[in-house]
Amino acid sequence: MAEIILSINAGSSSVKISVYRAPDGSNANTDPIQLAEASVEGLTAPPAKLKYSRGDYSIKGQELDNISSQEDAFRTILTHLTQDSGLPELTNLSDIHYTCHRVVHGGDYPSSQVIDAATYHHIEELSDLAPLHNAPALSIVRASSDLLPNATNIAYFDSAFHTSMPAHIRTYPIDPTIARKNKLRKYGFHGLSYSFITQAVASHLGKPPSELNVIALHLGSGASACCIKRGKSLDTSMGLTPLAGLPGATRSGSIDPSLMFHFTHDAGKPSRAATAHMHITQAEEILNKKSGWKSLTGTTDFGAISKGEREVDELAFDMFVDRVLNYVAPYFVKLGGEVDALVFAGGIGERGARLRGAVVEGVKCLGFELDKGKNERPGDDVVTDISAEGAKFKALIVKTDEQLQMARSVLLDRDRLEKK
Ligand SMILES: Nc1ncnc2c1ncn2[C@@H]1O[C@H](COP(=O)(O)OP(=O)(O)O)[C@@H](O)[C@H]1O
Ligand SMILES: CC(=O)OP(=O)(O)O
Ligand SMILES: [Mg+2]
Repeated sequence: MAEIILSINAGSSSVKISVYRAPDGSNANTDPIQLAEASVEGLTAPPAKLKYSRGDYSIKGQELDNISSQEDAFRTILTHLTQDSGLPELTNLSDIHYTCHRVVHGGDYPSSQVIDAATYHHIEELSDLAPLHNAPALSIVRASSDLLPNATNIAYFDSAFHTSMPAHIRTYPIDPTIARKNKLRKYGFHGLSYSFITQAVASHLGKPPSELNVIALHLGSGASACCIKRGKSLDTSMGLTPLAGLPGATRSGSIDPSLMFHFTHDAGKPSRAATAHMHITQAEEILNKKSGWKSLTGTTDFGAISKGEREVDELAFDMFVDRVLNYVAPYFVKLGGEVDALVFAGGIGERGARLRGAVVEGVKCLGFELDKGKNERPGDDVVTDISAEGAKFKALIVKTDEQLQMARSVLLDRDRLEKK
């Protein structure tokens, strides 16, 4: 019987799940075969909407009632998958062999982990450092353990890609004793996406990843930049938590840390959103959920903001370009100017032609330039070269796929996993 892999990506406002079949034979270089893809988006802006695609069949955005958490979304998608008569490989929940869980904060874990009681507990302890991501992911892990009798649950950590960052980059200039005790350092996130990007660009350029230098931008609801040197993370914009660095849909990104004490006197008190599984202060709630594009413009849709119809949209757009450039230029310097590509990925990076245009214009003096036609109409390939002919450096769009990256790892890890 075909081995079914469920790849689950619990984001801050959405759950995306892809279903794969392991390819026949034991060639680890063959990709898993995608059977279907489902997502529930808009968990923070109800009604949530279901999107589904299987081959040529698709549901574009069916409104859902009473779905407000990542766990609700997971259960809804499972029901949808098992009831789809066009997906005979997954009729019973017992058909699922592996569930891959994207876990944003993995602390010091350098690689994936089978989730047993001890790893579950360890991830739970880390949840305070990424309360908006780890807690929902763990709610899905608990539901998977309850519902899927034959599945091995595996955690894939967004932070793992960045364990290569050297000490002088990952260390904060604070009291080292407290930093060590409380594990306060730069971790970095979006690592599944950066692994996918590294692999995709290396294969596009016909270079081994170990020779690849890339400035990668993952720009979605949460946005980050990564300086990839010889295929490994040298630096990234997110920090101890996913709040640092670039602004996002509802996140402030980096601000003066003193700001919060002037914003509210209740900064350190528990937020009303806190639960037994999610410890979150008012400061964290405000900076993670009540800031960013939503607070400035009233919408989280960067596509709408990019139209620049109102003054606030132009302010937000210019601000994002400015903050992104604050990473691209220093990363160019960190790579000594030896840059194989500037990469745009994530919902905004892949779909935001105007943003790409403005960012590349901002680094024109370094030797980047876009082909306007290709930038406006990039097509459907995994990697699209949008640079102008004769540009000194390449600019690429990569359709990143965190679910596929996890499913690929399952195939590579299968032997190790079986032995557990
Ligand atoms: N045409 C567009 N232009 C610019 N941004 C867009 C466009 N369409 C969607 N987006 C942005 O993409 C974001 C979603 O990106 P995605 O990477 O899927 O986010 P998530 O962090 O939830 O995984 C949305 O918040 C939206 O702002
Ligand atoms: C790490 C992170 O911010 O993830 P997302 O963009 O999916 O919210
Ligand atoms: Mg995402």
